Amino acid sequence: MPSLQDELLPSTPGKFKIDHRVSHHRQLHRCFSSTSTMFLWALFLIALTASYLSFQSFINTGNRYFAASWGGIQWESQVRSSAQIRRSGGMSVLVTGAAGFVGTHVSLALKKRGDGVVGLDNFNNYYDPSLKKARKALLQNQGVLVVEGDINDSRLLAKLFDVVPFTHVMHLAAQAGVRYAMENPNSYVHSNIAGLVTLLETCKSADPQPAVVWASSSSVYGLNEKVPFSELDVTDQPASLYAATKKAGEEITHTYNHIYGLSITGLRFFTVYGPWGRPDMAYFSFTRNILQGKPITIYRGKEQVDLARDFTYIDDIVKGCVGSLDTSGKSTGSGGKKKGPAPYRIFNLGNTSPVTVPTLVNILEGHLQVKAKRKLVDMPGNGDVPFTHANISLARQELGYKPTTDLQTGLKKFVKWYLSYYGYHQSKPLN
Ligand SMILES: O=C(O)[C@H]1O[C@H](OP(=O)(O)OP(=O)(O)OC[C@H]2O[C@@H](n3ccc(=O)[nH]c3=O)[C@H](O)[C@@H]2O)[C@H](O)[C@@H](O)[C@H]1O
Repeated sequence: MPSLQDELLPSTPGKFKIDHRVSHHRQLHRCFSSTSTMFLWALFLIALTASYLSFQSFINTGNRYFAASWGGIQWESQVRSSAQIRRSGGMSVLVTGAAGFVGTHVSLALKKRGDGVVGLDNFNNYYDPSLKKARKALLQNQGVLVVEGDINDSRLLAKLFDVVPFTHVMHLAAQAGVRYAMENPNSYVHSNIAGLVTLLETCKSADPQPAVVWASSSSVYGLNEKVPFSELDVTDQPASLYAATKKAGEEITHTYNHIYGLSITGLRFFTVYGPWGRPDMAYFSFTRNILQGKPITIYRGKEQVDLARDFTYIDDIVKGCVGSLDTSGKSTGSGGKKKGPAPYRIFNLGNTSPVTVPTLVNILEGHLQVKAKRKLVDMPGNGDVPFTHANISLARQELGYKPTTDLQTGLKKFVKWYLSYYGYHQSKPLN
């Protein structure tokens, strides 16, 4: 009876006597040949994967190189021209977040008085990027170039400093919004921590080092109850991750001042509002909903107490920013080394007269001549604080900061802009 082995081998009936040693040898040979085939296949697959990966990396590098919105002789000359100073004693300022609300206004003010301004903005989609593009167009009309790029891009930052020896950096790029931090915490770390450090690294290495003025926030006062809030108060009770990243920014900038001699001014903005504002903010989204006949949600604090904010009009904030740039003093370091002490300052930029949220809604109703559909709800535990109120004595003393626009007047200007920007036709003049 043929063995199973015999059956499996090719048979040449009657002619061929199977030698088991040969069979064993053949088996071994088969085994080896299938191993070597597998080996070859494995080699082939490895080679294929490697060439795919290197092709991908080539494509990525190529894309970065070819599709980058910056670089090249023409781009450099645009940057230089935008940074050109047109008044004696003027400054050349890199404005980060230039297509943002405050960034646009500050850039326009600086350009208007003859300073050189180059903007930087990543045009992210935290809110409608078309509004940012419209602000960019506005700036372009006034000769301000806004470079599209992220503050985390150290190559781009180094290039900008290579092309222009900026005297000042107005750092306004940030992930804003108090409540959004619960939805997307990493975006706050990305912009407000990592991006800030990348920017400061560039500034400390630049020669000459620029003076840095940057946007902190009233939210660093967190759950503090002593009012008005003073720069001398302890700020160690943030109520949101946003606030925590801004507080961290104050500490981070302090180390760069201490180690590298960078001149630093941190500005604690108090709920800034006005034309070209941020659609995620209450005054803006309330206006939109009121006009569209949709309900608005008004938060209320403990025991049904109304929330209040020290709403500050954009033109006042711009004056505070420009005053800070003008008085910043010089950074002292060079080649990444500190040569002596440099100024480190923090200022409140508020309005000093808090207004409750229901009063804000009353004012909007008056200007829009439409009744709001109010929905009152208890303040959710999402990072909000019950009130803010700035003590501005220090800013008044050091910067000559003096806010002049009350909420009634400022919202009238905002509503006028809103109606015209979004194409509403006014039948009657604003109240
Ligand atoms: O000073 C700051 O440092 C911050 O100011 C701003 O934060 P806030 O003061 O929270 O402004 P904003 O959202 O307009 O809410 C205003 C009021 O309306 C209430 N509010 C809000 C939304 C809503 O649907 N209902 C409501 O009652 C709400 O409870 C609050 O009482 C900036 O967004 C922030 O980026 C940062 O710069």
